[in-house]
Amino acid sequence: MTTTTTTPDQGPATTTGAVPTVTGAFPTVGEQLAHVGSLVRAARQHRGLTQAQLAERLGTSQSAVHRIEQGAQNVSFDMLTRIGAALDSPIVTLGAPQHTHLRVHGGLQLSGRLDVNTSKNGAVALLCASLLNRGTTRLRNVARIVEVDRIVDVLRSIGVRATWSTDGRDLEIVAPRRLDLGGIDADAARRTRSIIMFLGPLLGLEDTFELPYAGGCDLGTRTVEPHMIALRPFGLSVTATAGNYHAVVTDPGRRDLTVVLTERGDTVTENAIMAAARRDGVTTIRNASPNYMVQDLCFYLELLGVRVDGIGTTTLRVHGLPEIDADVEYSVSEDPVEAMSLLTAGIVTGSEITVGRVPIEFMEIELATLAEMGLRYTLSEEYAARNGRTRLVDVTVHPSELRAPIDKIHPLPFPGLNIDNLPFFAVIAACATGETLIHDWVYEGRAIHLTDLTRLGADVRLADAHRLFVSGPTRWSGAEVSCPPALRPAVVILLAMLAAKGTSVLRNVDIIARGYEQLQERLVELGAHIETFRD
Ligand SMILES: CC(=O)N[C@H]1[C@@H](OP(=O)(O)OP(=O)(O)OC[C@H]2O[C@@H](n3ccc(=O)[nH]c3=O)[C@H](O)[C@@H]2O)O[C@H](CO)[C@@H](O)[C@@H]1O
Ligand SMILES: C=C(OP(=O)(O)O)C(=O)O
Repeated sequence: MTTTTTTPDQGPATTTGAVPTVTGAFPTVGEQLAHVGSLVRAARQHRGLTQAQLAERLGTSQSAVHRIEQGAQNVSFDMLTRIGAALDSPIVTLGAPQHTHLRVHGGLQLSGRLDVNTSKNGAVALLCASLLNRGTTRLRNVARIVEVDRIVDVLRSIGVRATWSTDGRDLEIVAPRRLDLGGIDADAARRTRSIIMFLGPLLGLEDTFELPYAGGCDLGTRTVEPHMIALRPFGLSVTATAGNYHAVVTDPGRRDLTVVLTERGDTVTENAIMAAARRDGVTTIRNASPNYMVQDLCFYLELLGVRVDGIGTTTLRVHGLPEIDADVEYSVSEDPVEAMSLLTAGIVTGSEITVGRVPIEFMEIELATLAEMGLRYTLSEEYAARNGRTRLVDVTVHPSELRAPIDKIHPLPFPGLNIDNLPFFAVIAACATGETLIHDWVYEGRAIHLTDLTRLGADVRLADAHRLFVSGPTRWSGAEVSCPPALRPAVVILLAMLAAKGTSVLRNVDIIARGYEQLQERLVELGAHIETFRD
């Protein structure tokens, strides 16, 4: 693997803003370019990125970034917007903040093949777990999504060296002997819920530390109490004040521990596993989630020399190592939720498309449910993912007459219908004949966002915040909709727009980049007509 070799050149924190008003003569083009260049440089340094790292995020060369910062290159508005997105900070603001919108010309059949990318949830767990390793971790095929960028920003801010390969696919991570937790990028941390997964690795490294509160999508209240309960047996106690968790760690006084999780949650399981990994002893974790991201984490830990018994089951035994120092390379596994998203694009447009590299163990119940709804699909032979462990297939969906299922559709912790795949059944049910009950018992607020489907002609009624009745088939019609502030519902509305004849506009779609890499561009590869525009 070739990697860029530069290290972050930290500079003074400077804020970005509008191109300044200049008194006297109107500034020349050269003066304006120089000013824009200095804004880009300041925003980049504020993020702790090198020119090479920003260039990677933009898909351009380091010398191009250098010229922009010197004011020696004309910069298009499009490029400025991309720089703003890459740095999570708008460079030029004229009036209201700039957002990205999509114009969708729907009602077209799609065709062709798309491969599933690696998962957001696996990547963030592995990034947090890399804190456990003194050696070099190479994560291969990491999804280039905003959620990953945020955790990478947080890691860099505490002194971790995180370097993208020149092709931008692999990430090399080396944690320092001593983390600089005082320097943590609280802004990036507060934008992601995954920051909560720093607790597990950190409690084996520090006696006291502080972390900013976890944030994330608007899905209603999401408690972190199960994490506190799970980590208490490891000696962690946490108080929360003034936007921060204050953590104190004491020795639990026993070598071997048994931890019983009160919820079979994914990140809570990952936290318990990471806390167990650096202990000199065996930790038994009961009611563990066996879901895909947890498996990714366990496969990585095994490479580090940490034995984990029971991977893929609800009882894990983690044989911890007090010192972990290994140079390892791990390929993140494919994302079942992206698989579901892409398959839904084919299903709701009545198309024949092939979705390659589907992690079938994590899609079986979804496909069985779709078969009950009349979906015709074919599966290829199984083959191994790059991690050598996850089983993949290619799934081809064929145009089908869909009918509502007799029973309600509801999610469960794995093995069950994936909670993050449930929203896609709303748009699929809207294409089916009859009434479907979708029961999202999990999130307090996610189902509510799906009522935006009515804007496109669907008959979607909330019985309460958790139960959604969807009656179809829908005569879809184009409409303008503001993107819901939640990742999966946002994609569901976009996919409904692909089904709707005529032109639709989805406003402010920035949230989609949190979990999907170039989704609209990849849908265009299948024949979708989607244009991106800005205010
Ligand atoms: C980074 C990451 O990996 N995120 C995933 C992870 O988030 P994460 O692990 O953070 O999920 P939460 O802990 O927020 O759990 C999601 C919801 O499920 C409820 N719950 C969960 C398990 C259980 O046995 N009982 C129960 O009631 C929780 O109270 C909460 O309301 O898991 C969620 C549920 O699969 C997924 O939507 C997220 O994409
Ligand atoms: C809810 C989700 O993720 P997160 O835990 O990152 O908010 C999701 O991926 O749909």
